[in-house]
Amino acid sequence: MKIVDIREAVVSISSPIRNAFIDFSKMTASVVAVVTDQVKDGKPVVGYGFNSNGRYAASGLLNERFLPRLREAAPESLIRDDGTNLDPHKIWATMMVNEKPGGHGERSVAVGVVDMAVWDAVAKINGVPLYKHLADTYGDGTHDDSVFVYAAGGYYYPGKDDSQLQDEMRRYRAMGYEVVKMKIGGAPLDEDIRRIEAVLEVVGEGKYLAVDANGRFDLETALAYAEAMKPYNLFWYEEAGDPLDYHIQNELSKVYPGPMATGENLFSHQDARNLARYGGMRPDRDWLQFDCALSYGLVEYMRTLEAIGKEGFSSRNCVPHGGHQLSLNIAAGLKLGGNESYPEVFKPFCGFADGIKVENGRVGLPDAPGIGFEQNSALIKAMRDATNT
Ligand SMILES: O=C([O-])CC(=O)C(=O)O
Ligand SMILES: [Mg+2]
Repeated sequence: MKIVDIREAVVSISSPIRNAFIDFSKMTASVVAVVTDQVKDGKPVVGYGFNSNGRYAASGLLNERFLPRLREAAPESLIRDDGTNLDPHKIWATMMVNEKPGGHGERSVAVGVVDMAVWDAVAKINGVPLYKHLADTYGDGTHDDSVFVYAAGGYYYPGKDDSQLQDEMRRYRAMGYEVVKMKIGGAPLDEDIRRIEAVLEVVGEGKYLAVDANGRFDLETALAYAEAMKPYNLFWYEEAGDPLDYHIQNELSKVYPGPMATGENLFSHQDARNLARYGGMRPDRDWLQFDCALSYGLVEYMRTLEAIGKEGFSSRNCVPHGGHQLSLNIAAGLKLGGNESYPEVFKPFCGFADGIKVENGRVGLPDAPGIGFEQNSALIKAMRDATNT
C-alpha cells in the first residue's frame, strides 16, 4: 500500500471578530488531502487535515520542505513493517529530516496539518473511528463515549453590545452547552468586568464561564484582572500573559486560587514540559490546551502527554484548543478532559458530526471510520472542494 498523492490548499477563515490580540479579517488555514491506493466502498481512501485556526496557512513550508520530503521518500518507508497501513510515526520522522531541534514556530503547523490527514487515512484503512483505533493501539482498549465540550465565542465584534453578547451565550445554552467562553483583555478592565457580569446573568454561576485574554496582559494587568475576577469563581482564566512567559503564569498561580488554562500557543512537547515545570500550573485544578493541529500533530501530542505525565499532570488536565474533530477523537480515545467547540465562529472549519447533539455539556461521537469529517457535511465539502478530491 502507498500514498499516491498529497494535495494542499489554502482556505479563508476570515471574519470580523477580534480577540485581545488579533482580528481574524485575513485569517487562513491549510487543508491537506492524503490520497492512498487503498479502496473502500469502491473509492480511494483519502485522509483530510486542516490546521485549526489562529496561525494562518503554512503553504510555503508545506510546499518547500515537508511535502517534497514525503513525495521523494520510498513509499515503503512510510508504511508499517507489516505493510498493512500507513505509519504516522515514520511519516512524521520523514517530514522532520534535516530539521534542527528548537525553533518550533510555524513549522509545527505545517507538520500538524499533514499528520491530521495521515491519522484520518490510517483509521479509515483500519475501518474504525480514530478514537477506537487510538484506544486499541495506545490505550487500554476502552474509550469515553462522550466528551465534555464548551462553547467558545464571546468575541469582540464591531457594534456588539452586552445584550448581543448575552444573546450569543443564550444560544449556546440552548444548544446544550453548559460552559461558555468569552474574550477579555480587548477592552479596559472595568468594561470587561461589565461584560463578564452580563454573561453571568445568563449562565447563572461563574463555574459555567471561562474567560480568555489571548496572552495580552503584562504581569501587573494579569494580577489586576485576577483580583477583580476572583470572587466570580470562574471555570477558568485563560492565557493571561504571553504564552512563553512562564514567570507571569507562575506569579498568577500564587494569587489566583481559581483554575487557570493555557498552552494553545505552545508547539512542542519541550515547550509543554517547560510550562509544566516552570509555569506554576497546578495538576489539581488547571487546564492544558495544546492543540495538536498547531503543534506537530498527534505523533507529537503523544510525546506531550508523556512529558506532562512525568511532571504530575494527567491526560484529564488537557482540553485542547481548536474545536476540531481530531482533538475530539483524541479526547475520547486517550481520555482527555474535554475539547473546545466553536458553535458560531470559524465556519465551516469547526463543528462535530451533524446529527449528534450536545447534551448537558457533552457530545457523542459518530461510529464512522476515520476522524469523522464525512459526518460533518459543511466541513467535508469545503475540504473536498479545496483539494479537488
Ligand atoms: O481567539 C482565538 O485565537 C482562539 C482562542 O484563543 C481559543 O479558542 O481559545
Ligand atoms: Mg484561547
